[in-house]
Amino acid sequence: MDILEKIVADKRREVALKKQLISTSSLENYPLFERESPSLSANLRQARAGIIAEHKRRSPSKSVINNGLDVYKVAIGYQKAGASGMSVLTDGKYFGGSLDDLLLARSVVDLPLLRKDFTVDEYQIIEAKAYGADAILLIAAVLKPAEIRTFSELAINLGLEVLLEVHNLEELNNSLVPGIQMLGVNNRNLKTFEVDLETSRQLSGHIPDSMVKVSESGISNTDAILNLQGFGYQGFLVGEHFMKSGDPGKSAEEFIQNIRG
Ligand SMILES: O=P(O)(O)OC[C@@H](O)[C@@H](O)c1c[nH]c2ccccc12
Repeated sequence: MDILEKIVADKRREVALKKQLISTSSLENYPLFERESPSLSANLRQARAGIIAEHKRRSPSKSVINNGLDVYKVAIGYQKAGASGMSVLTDGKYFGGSLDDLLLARSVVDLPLLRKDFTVDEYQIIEAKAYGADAILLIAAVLKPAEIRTFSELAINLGLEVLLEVHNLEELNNSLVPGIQMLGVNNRNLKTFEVDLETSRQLSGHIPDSMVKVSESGISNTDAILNLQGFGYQGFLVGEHFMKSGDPGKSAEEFIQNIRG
């Protein structure tokens, strides 16, 4: 079993249990369920530097990145820095996140929020909406094409945007569904943790023009952004580089100012 298979197996167990604790109909009655979501994809298109700044305490590849921060302070810092959106890891076991992190971020910023998790069930999409997300992540490596279709339809019906994540051409060609707003190329192979920005460059020409192109992972300097912009990327998901600094908001601010020149 590779790490991705392990994460997904644990996630299925977690979701099965949660379903017994809180029904989808009660999630649909949460006050945030009625909230109108701002558009992450529109923000990325308009930005000079479309940064999606991530809150990530730890990861299977790096273990602890930064455990000592308050998510709401990080969210305020990212918004002030001029990020186009914020990604909040909500997986507990492998990334040290939670739905409470999403809620806390939601309580302090208007910035579009991406719920970053391993979506394996429609339940998690309803949950994302109930906890204040504006967009969800669907990972092609863990879903069948039919699931990508039904999950993205549900998300879009709820007013959530979808970031579809791929790592190679086969995943890209097999998982495109009309209506999905953003295509993320993960430069990190989730099975081996190897990171190579070349992945984004190689796949860029195969992404339909209707989708906002997002490059994810391993981005630690603004030269990389300028280079990827040349390949048509408008969104950049940056986690570790900001989180490992003592002040992620300040780190994001310097980064974004540097791109704006
Ligand atoms: O910390 P980095 O290397 O800047 O990467 C951020 C983000 O791309 C990464 O956390 C990520 C991309 N896809 C994922 C899927 C699940 C969990 C995490 C991720």
